[in-house]
Amino acid sequence: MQVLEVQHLQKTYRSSRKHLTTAVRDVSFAIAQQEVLAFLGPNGAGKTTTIKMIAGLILPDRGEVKINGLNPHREAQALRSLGAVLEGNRNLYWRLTPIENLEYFGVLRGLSQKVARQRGRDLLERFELSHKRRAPVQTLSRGMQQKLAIAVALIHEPQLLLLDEPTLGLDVEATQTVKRLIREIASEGRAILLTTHQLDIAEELSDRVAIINQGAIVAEESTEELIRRFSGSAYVVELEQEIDRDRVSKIQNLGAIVNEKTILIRETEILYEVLHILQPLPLIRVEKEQANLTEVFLQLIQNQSESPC
Ligand SMILES: Nc1ncnc2c1ncn2[C@@H]1O[C@H](COP(=O)(O)OP(=O)(O)OP(=O)(O)O)[C@@H](O)[C@H]1O
Repeated sequence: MQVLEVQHLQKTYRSSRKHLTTAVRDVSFAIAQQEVLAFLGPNGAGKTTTIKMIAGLILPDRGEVKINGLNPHREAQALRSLGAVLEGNRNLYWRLTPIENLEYFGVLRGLSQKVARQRGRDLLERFELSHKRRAPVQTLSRGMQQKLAIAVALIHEPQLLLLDEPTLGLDVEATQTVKRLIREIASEGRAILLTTHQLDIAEELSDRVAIINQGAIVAEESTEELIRRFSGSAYVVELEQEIDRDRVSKIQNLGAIVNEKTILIRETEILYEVLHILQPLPLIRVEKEQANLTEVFLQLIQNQSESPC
């Protein structure tokens, strides 16, 4: 089931009488339960504007947002299904403690104080923050504040979670923890919209990606398929030691490229012949040449800026 549906969104800002900026021209995508969608794009592409329209903060000029079938601009109860951590961790009160924040936002979201307190305690335990529950938020580390910001966004058990740069500025360990939590939250049945400029994190976490450039979606598909589509069909063979001259010339005669300990095979039908020649030399890896999300992203953005408007 689709939790979020975004259809043909459009938004133009008017900064002065004459000056108009079309931030979002045509944006459509959907996110199903249990899915993490990475919403990616270069600076100024229109991500924040789109997210603000999804969160009901900006009215689109055209198009429609539906959260669990409800339009947040017309039906306020749509926002009950939404949790968001936007612009860092500004959804927290810094002088309050974690449990006070959780209780406060729980009540604000319509929970009774008792339920908010109980859920708050459960979330603190799950996010490994129980030991800090009585410390003012401003004394917590950045990683702890980030975890708390996500916990606060989950207090009313929303179906859709918007996360903007959830791992920015975190150390390796805190990044691992936040990544694990994001996957866990999705597997509970929630839909997650993740925006980040950290493309390695997007690649690791997302089931699908939507790439926006100059206000329009240029790709929207499964992360795995997108990467496969951009990956070559060549194979790379890597050996532990440099290959002797005799083998190098035999392999080159077959049409493969040899560079010290690495062989690039573009004609895949010769792969086993090459491996036969290499026997019994120890191999480190035999792999299909694989693109990554960063390369795919750059190619898509570049192709678009080169194509005529
Ligand atoms: N309130 C505003 N008034 C006028 N123009 C705006 C306003 N907000 C954004 N813009 C313009 O709209 C375009 C898209 O901005 P937006 O913030 O949505 O991009 P973004 O993809 O979130 O960028 P970034 O990755 O840098 O945060 C930009 O050209 C920006 O200057």
